[in-house]
Amino acid sequence: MSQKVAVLGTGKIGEALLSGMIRAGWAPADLLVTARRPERAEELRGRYGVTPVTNPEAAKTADTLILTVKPQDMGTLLDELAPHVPAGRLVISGAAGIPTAFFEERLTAGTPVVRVMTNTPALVDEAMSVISAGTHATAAHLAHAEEIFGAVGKTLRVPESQQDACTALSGSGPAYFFYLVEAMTDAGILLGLPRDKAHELIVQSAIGAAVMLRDSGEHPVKLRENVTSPAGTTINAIRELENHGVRAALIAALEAARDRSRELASGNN
Ligand SMILES: NC(=O)C1=CN([C@@H]2O[C@H](COP(=O)(O)OP(=O)(O)OC[C@H]3O[C@@H](n4cnc5c(N)ncnc54)[C@H](OP(=O)(O)O)[C@@H]3O)[C@@H](O)[C@H]2O)C=CC1
Ligand SMILES: O=C(O)[C@@H]1CCC=N1
Repeated sequence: MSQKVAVLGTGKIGEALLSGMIRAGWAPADLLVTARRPERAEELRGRYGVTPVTNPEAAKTADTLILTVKPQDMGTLLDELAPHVPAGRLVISGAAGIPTAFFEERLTAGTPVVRVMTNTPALVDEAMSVISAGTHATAAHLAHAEEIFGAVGKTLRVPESQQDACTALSGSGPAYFFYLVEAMTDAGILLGLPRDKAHELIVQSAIGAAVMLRDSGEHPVKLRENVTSPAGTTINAIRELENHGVRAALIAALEAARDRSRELASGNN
């Protein structure tokens, strides 16, 4: 028997997940989507052959509900859903900050809830998704969540107490790398390179460094030291990064992201 999965609030993350599931072999006929705007629902139907439904229909029909609305919209969505979610439905939240208890308090007693923080590289099947069980989620529920999010990249189980930190590191993580590429491209302009050339050099350097980090098994310090020749160019750049407190800035930035994730916990701020 096929298992139906519904993505509720199919925006950027919901669509990234949906498209990855289809690339990984899920049958579009087993995938339901909900959207706030009818034209968005039709866009998803046209693009993927999935079936748009209302939130209550999704709750009644699908075996697994994946909620991918913004944290601030989660309370409203749950008000709409709660009367229609039968006991035993697996509910997966993809929202930043909101704890599994938030869902457990609003849904039928005993509802299994799994919290997942993924990231936008899901669009290219290179996501990092961290997965935590709520009170009533079993090993089988976690395995099912891993199967779904495994379609778009790596998964890792973490205690829910680490979710806000993971949101700061990997949920928001791609943005920091994009920001770095943007800033380094600006440096290329300052040094007199055309923007498109600077962009190409930086992007390929980023890809090369990322593959080495993933595949070499070497510590990042060793990889960085291999680039840093005595009395060479790199050490002069590193000294400036240290002088400008870039390491401390990154630590403070990720701490701020973690704190904001904690603030989102209520779903209405
Ligand atoms: N963007 C990212 O990098 C990441 C985001 N997340 C989390 O994923 C979630 C979604 O983020 P993102 O995809 O960026 O946001 P989007 O705004 O792109 O997607 C949310 C979608 O939900 C729709 N929506 C809101 N309320 C309802 C409702 N009641 N019924 C049906 N649809 C509804 C919105 O409709 P409308 O278009 O009309 O507003 C929108 O399309 C957030 O909780 C975020 O914390 C997690 C990891 C990474
Ligand atoms: O910025 C945000 O709140 C979301 C969650 C993680 C990445 N984007």
